[in-house]
Amino acid sequence: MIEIRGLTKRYGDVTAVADLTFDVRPGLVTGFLGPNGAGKSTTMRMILGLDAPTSGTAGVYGVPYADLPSPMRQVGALLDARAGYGGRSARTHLRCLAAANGIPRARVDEVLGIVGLEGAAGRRIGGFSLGMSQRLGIAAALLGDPGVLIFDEPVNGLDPEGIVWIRTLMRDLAAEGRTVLVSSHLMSEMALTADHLIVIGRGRLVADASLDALAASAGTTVHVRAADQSALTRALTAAGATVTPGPAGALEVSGLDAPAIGGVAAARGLVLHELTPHRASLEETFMKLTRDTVEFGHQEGAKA
Ligand SMILES: Nc1ncnc2c1ncn2[C@@H]1O[C@H](COP(=O)(O)OP(=O)(O)OP(=O)(O)O)[C@@H](O)[C@H]1O
Repeated sequence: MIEIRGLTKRYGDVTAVADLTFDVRPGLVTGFLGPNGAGKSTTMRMILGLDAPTSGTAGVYGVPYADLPSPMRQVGALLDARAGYGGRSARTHLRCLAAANGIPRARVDEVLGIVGLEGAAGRRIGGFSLGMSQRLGIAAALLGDPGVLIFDEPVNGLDPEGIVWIRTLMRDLAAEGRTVLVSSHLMSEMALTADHLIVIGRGRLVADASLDALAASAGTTVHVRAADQSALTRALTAAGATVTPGPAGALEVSGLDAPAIGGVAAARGLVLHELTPHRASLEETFMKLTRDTVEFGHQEGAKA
């Protein structure tokens, strides 16, 4: 369980995280979703005690990370897969971590097996591909067999096989009853992985809902094309609908369903060329939720 209460982080004039409050529950994969620069990494760093909140609290099992009696056995994290000791072998790296945290040596070979790195255990980390580094980072996170796992953009830069592997691993870890928090800026990725979503934009919470609830809440609009779009826009607006430009020259109409729109058009003698009900995809819902929060042109390409 992770409990975030009124969590705020300011860097000078920049408010990276603004009054966030949410829980991350065990037994689920919780997606932590937001556009670039939304404050996901900063929030995760505060959960892990790597950054101090300006105000508010981030608790794991009810206490700040720094107060956990044996942090590696309680929380595992993958923040930056490239952070490592290039000259060491994967096995030596994990053995050092285990020794420093009172974890039995035998666990090192267990986690190397879980992440599929047995064959590369003796190789220098410096020569690892990004996918291998991700696997090693996850091995380190799993070393203490923790109940809470935090992954920051774990699929970034991975090939399709690596992506499927990480998705499956996260689902398995949650199925074992662990708390799994995983960040992403891609709704398409989270739609395939997460049970629950925390969506943030510019550091603020914009949604805290199950994937199913978010999908169900997606609004339905109607795409309409008419011989005289201006006349139809006036007629629909007068009937109480909201009309905005839609895809490929169509009008996107909300507030009236397709039969009602057809009725308005018929009453005015307006010819329709298309009348298509459209349920917003999760991707569109995410874009709408965060539309006003995206920092345009900011941080693009900041991550590999
Ligand atoms: N050490 C820092 N000093 C100053 N500003 C920072 C610092 N760390 C983060 N920020 C700012 O805080 C905001 C949130 O950044 P953060 O990295 O947490 O976002 P993110 O959601 O993880 O984004 P991304 O998906 O691009 O990694 C950004 O505006 C960023 O520039």
